[in-house]
Amino acid sequence: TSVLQYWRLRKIPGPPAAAWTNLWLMWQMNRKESFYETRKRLHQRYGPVQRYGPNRVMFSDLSAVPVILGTTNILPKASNHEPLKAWVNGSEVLSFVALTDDAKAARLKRNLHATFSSHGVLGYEAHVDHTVSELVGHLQTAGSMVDLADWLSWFAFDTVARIGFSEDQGFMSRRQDVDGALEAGRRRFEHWNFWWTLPSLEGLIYKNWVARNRKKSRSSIMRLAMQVVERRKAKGGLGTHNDLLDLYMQSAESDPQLFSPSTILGLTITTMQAGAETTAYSTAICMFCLVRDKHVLAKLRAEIESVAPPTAEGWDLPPTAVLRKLPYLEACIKESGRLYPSINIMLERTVTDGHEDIAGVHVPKGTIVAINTAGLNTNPNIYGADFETYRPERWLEGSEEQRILMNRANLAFSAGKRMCLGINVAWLEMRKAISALVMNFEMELAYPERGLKQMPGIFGYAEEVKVNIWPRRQDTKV
Ligand code: HEM
Repeated sequence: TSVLQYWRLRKIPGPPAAAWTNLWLMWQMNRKESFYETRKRLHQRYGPVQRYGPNRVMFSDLSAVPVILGTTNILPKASNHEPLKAWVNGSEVLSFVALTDDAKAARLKRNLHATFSSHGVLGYEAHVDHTVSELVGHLQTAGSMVDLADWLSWFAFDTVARIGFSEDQGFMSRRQDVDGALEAGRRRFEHWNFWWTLPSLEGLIYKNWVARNRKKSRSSIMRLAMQVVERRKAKGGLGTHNDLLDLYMQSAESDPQLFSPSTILGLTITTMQAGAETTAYSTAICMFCLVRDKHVLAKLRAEIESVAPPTAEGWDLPPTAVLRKLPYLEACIKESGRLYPSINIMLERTVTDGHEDIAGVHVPKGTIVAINTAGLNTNPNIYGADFETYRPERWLEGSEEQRILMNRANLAFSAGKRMCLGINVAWLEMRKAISALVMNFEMELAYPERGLKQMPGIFGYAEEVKVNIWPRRQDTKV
């Protein structure tokens, strides 16, 4: 089979070892260099189409996006999501992200769409206001040097717990990971990172009959989700809270087969896993960029002040409807996501009948294909010659055509039918947390010489964002 696989894609350029074995990819994933950098190099060396495994092809060509991450006739998710799946007591616990049944994913999304829409998420704004104000309050007394990477992880977990099931997990108030939930989430990401290139071997080792039938889950997130669902039933169940768990339970009323108890449990887990650390990483990295670049920070503050000036009583966090109208704030977030993406998951799909021509290249049925987001994010034809610089202005200047191009190339939340369900929740949180931090505090990097250290692999979270921090002005509410 190796020779056959090699032969099928022999015309597509790439590292010679990658053409023969997936161990090349596994090795790349587990090196110190970030996989993002590796993909950037592949794009620079081999051009817009690169072979990165015996049966794997990546495109850094924008015209491949609607085919690979399409909205109609979509290519199914490839098996690289398998290591994310979990089994307890003989049944698979649904992970929305890893769900390979696209038809089921579409049905689930149809039921949840209105609540996760840009208008729908405003129903949860009060939860976010609560945790943002808690974050600001805690940072007043947290000391003169804080690690924003930690604080934003605690903030994001407390927020997702409120939106998800109206329960405060107290990460911020305890200033620590509670019951090892963050650690467990990271370990799960690390497991995925290590094994996604060899999902069959992972299945053999971790999803064999004995492992599948284990009675108890060792994951604290799963334990928490189970307790949350039980507590909700005890508290009267449906209609008692304004949160996602209530939405999932309401959906079960109209479609009990689709929203089975195990699906509700799986959705609760997914909300925590897909929604907490991802938002935390992106917010922390954006804060790093803002604190590092005083001009950008000053410009952002001026924009926020133009709609929400501090008063004699202090500074009040404006509603999202107001923050959404701030183009520079949006550009600051998009630009940090472009330059330092925190989610580097390969959005792999499998080529099916009738889709063998992608961006002018013939790719046989069964091949795993993906978009090389590193190649897109660093393409000078899309982002300009200074693409290595953090410059939010690029998202606002230039022709309409250029801006459309940049937005199409921005795959921070993926694209098409399987794009991030929580994108509007994430934007709501990021806009609010970043505005509150920059308006309430003065900050400087505690160790500017260290730069931004992102973890290698598919999750490029910031190892630390240590800042010296103090209240901005006496007349602001801090
Ligand atoms: C800045 C924060 C976030 C980023 C960058 C992000 C990014 C992504 C990406 C790239 C995917 C596609 C993953 C894949 O196909 O392998 C995804 C899927 C998903 N995300 Fe997010 N996400 C964020 C926040 C959230 C939040 C807050 C929630 C929920 C509250 C959420 C829920 C989901 C779900 C359910 C999926 C699976 C959708 C599907 O498979 O159809 N995400 N996200």
